[in-house]
Amino acid sequence: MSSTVTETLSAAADPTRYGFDKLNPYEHPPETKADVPWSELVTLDLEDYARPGGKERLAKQLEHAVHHVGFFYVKNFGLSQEQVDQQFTLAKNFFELPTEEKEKFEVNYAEADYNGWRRPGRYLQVKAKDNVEMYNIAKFTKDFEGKYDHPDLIKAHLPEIEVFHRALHSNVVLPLLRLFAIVLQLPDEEYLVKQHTYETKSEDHFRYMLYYPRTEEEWADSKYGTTGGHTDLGTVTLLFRQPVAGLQILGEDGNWTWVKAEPGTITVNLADTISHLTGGWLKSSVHRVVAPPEDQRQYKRTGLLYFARPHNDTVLVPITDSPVLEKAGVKPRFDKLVTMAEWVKAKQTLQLNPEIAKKRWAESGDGTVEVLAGFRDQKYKE
Ligand SMILES: O=C(O)CCC(=O)C(=O)O
Ligand SMILES: [Fe+2]
Repeated sequence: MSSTVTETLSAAADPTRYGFDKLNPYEHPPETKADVPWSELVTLDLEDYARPGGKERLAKQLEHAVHHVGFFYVKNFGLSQEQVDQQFTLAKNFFELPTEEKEKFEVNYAEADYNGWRRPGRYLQVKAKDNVEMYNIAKFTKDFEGKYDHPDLIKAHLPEIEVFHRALHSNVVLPLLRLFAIVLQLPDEEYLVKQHTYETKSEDHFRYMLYYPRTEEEWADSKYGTTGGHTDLGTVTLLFRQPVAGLQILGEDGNWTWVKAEPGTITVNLADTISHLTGGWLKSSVHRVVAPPEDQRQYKRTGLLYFARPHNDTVLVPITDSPVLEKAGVKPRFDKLVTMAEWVKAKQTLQLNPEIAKKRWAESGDGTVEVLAGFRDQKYKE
């Protein structure tokens, strides 16, 4: 082996090369001074969860949010701001890697497998190429062991990423599922938890996300992002606080409001699967990411997200022993039995393959698309 190859190999294997003292630290951009209509969202203090009567208090606080809004904040989730900022730093340094390095880990779009690197500019947002880059990391369980390789930067930090992944699942996702069970008055508070255990195969993933700044012309060509209304596909999405505004929620009154970056919080939104499991009673919230206010347009917008999903073999029919759902008379949302694995594949195929999506959306001619077994997605108000 030549000495250059030996040196390269040992440098790559050396974890100290990627220590946080060697990386470019992420710095939170300043908050906007713009006067925009902010969403009014409740904040759950997860520290209250373990106190006597805490779960019941939090469930009460959630009742309106989960049925009518689909968005809320959580705070005190057991990870320090330093741990969170380290993840933002990893995201920043990952996205700064050369394309030739990142593309070794590129997503298998045709297989609708979103784990890995998703390059920007894959689809047209009206007339402008999208400005979003992502890196998705699967659960740290035996089902995914050895399945996805990572750049050395990420490999050097997999232990902290695993801690983060698992903490989000156990400190946030599972407690929320117990609160949802209380809201639904399920006899078994663990009902939803049993469909979302960490060790069982599911498509949960952790994501680094980057929105690149756009020129005024690109923003105009993309209609300032206003056509991007969507619902997420899983159970809940956790979105770490970052200061660049852009996320908007479609309210029941038909108006879009902006989500504010509240320090020390995670923004949570309910997604399609929890809606399928409750016949639409728990609300899969419609949201979009638009052009930031003018005083923030020059900044990159970095996201840290966790997407929670039930086990792949979960059948997506409404829960039968909830007095709340019974009273509401909810119905299944598919015209046959559908598993989570089938739902993920169907929706991700549309999300990851612009050519297929274009054709399928055009089929109906009425601005909707059949995702699977009679369930349709639609375009939302601009
Ligand atoms: O970046 C955000 O604020 C939200 C991203 C989002 O909606 C998504 O990735 O589904
Ligand atoms: Fe989303």
